[in-house]
Amino acid sequence: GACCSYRLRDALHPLWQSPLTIPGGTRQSPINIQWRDSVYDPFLKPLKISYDPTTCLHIWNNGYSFLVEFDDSADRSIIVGGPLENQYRLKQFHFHWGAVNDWGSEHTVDCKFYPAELHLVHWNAVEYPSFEEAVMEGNGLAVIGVFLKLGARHEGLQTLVDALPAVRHKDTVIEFDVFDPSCLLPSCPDYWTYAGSLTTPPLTESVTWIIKKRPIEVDEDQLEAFRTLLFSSHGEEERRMVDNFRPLQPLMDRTVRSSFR
Ligand SMILES: CC[C@H](C)CCC(=O)Nc1ccc(S(N)(=O)=O)cc1
Ligand SMILES: [Zn+2]
Repeated sequence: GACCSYRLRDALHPLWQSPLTIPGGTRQSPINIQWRDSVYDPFLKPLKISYDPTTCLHIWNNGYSFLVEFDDSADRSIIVGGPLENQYRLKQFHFHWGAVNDWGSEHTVDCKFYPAELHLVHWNAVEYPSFEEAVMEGNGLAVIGVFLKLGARHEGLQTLVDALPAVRHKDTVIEFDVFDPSCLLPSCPDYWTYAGSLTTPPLTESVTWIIKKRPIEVDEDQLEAFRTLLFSSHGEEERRMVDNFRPLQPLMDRTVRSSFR
């Protein structure tokens, strides 16, 4: 492959104790986005994002990452347009990061890792009755990926960072009642899009990925705060939550489209 061999892909990965690519998987994520191989699609619409900050519910550590979850019982925080046929409801967002700044993102661009990656997870409530059902359908989910790069302190992220000590251990949760995730999006509208999968079990091939071209900037202290979280529960031997990203998966018979020339 472009920047790594996939032989290892079929090996067991310590984090998930399950085959990295599901048998017969043809659209697994994450992937390397080779900029020059992406195809500009003039028919791609602008992505329209409207989040209601009061739909925010809580932050919790699920043992893979920390998640900020939203009330998705109505169409109050939604995305529409872009590559999507329907509107999708925001369910949660979370991050993936490295032990050091040299890696941490799940997707790469021209084989370059970013130190972290944000995923905003949405589901197709037009066609499916629940998130759990949408997870099993080819057009069930839409995940916006935003790269984080080392730079200026991000004031919007800081409110999340300040809450992290309260969710240090797996299965801890705190109430978090107002947060506007649009503050975590870059102002540039450009994105790549491709058909992929969840990057943690159940690894279902149900995700339309929308990867923003431009990263947001966060500072070293904010990345370090992510690294103070634990995979382990209270009372267990402490295991630092770092390197919670899945290895790159083969592109196979897929084209990455760009919304920009
Ligand atoms: C029974 C299935 C369960 C309900 C699914 C729970 C869930 O939300 N999983 C999930 C979500 C997003 C990603 S990612 N990293 O954005 O690809 C990975 C896994
Ligand atoms: Zn993710």
